[in-house]
Amino acid sequence: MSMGGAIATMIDTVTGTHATFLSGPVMTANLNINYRRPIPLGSTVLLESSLEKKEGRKTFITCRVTSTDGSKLHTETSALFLSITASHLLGG
Ligand SMILES: CCCCCCCCCCCC(=O)SCCNC(=O)CCNC(=O)[C@H](O)C(C)(C)COP(=O)(O)OP(=O)(O)OC[C@H]1O[C@@H](n2cnc3c(N)ncnc32)[C@H](O)[C@@H]1OP(=O)(O)O
Repeated sequence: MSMGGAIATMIDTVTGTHATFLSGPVMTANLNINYRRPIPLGSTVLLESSLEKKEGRKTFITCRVTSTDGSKLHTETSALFLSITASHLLGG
């Protein structure tokens, strides 16, 4: 079975890239993952990322991980990304 942290990394990467394309530079503020069914090691899965809403600096994204035919739901996620400036990355 795939480790939860490895699954979280896939989800953070896909939803973070999605948020970046929509909103520019962002950081993950919240990642809420419900693990519904285990992902067998070596299996291929589908990640579907959707914009829920944008409110000011906040970009809310949802993401489902399913089997490739969509019949089996592995995880459901809601994520919040905050737009940042370069100075935030430098600790300002
Ligand atoms: C092209 C290929 C690219 C490829 C791109 C690849 C993308 C990969 C993306 C991965 C990104 C990461 O994993 S980043 C690494 C993991 N994340 C982190 O280390 C983030 C650590 N946290 C922080 O730096 C900070 O807390 C921030 C930036 C998230 C927010 O700080 P801030 O900017 O000072 O904002 P702050 O004033 O606190 O909050 C602003 C508003 O957001 C709300 N808010 C803040 N945090 C939360 C929260 N966790 N849950 C709910 N709400 C929150 C506040 O209530 C407030 O609402 P209101 O009062 O205004 O309504």
